[in-house]
Amino acid sequence: MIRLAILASGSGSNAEKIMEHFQGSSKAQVGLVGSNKADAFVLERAKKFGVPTFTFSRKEMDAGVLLAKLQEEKIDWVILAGFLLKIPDELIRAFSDHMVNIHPALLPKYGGKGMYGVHVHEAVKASGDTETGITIHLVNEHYDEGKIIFQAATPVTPEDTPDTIAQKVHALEHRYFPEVIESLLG
Ligand SMILES: Nc1nc2c(c(=O)[nH]1)N[C@@H](CN(C=O)c1ccc(C(=O)N[C@@H](CCC(=O)O)C(=O)O)cc1)CN2
Ligand SMILES: NCC(=O)N[C@@H]1O[C@H](COP(=O)([O-])[O-])[C@@H](O)[C@H]1O
Repeated sequence: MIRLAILASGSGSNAEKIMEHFQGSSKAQVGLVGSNKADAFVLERAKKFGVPTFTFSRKEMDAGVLLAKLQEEKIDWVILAGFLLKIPDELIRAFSDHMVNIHPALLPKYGGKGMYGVHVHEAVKASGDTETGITIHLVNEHYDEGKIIFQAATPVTPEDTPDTIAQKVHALEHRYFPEVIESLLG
């Protein structure tokens, strides 16, 4: 059984879709949900699915505490689903080509430091672009520069707001992220 860990910093709607997708699977299971925010709603969503949770600070992550927990739990893949801290190089190396992230835009546009959540959709709106979308990529030591695995697009109209853009992007994420993860597991 392949074991997945999901890292998230906020609401966790993507984490919920992933837990839903693998519930009862004979191929993989979500073995841990981790967050750097003790009050993140993703932790409540994990409890609903009976998935163990783990909270940690940036300092603890950088000191190796998260890596030790992932190894203790025999995690095979790490899924970043709205996780807002920079993953340290040691953790990247430990999960080389076994750590994926979802970004709410069509990289390489609108990526990098500061580009998370609604900030991304505000930048897309301000640009006048007529489309946006999602990117699922392997994680390397730089924000949003890992190998792109999957992208999907959706139109942006002049009537769209950052919030309506976010709704369209979330719909794509929920539709594709669980299946793309499964396709990576071999
Ligand atoms: N080593 C890597 N770590 C992370 C990556 C990555 O590709 N390589 N992806 C991010 C997820 N992400 C975009 O998809 C992203 C998340 C957060 C930020 C950002 O600017 N964060 C702020 C801090 C925000 C906070 O503390 O609440 C910052 O660094 O100043 C950019 C991109 C996850 N980790
Ligand atoms: N750059 C990272 C980033 O912005 N990630 C984004 O955070 C949201 C988390 O939503 P969720 O907590 O409901 O899954 C998602 O839209 C994800 O693409």
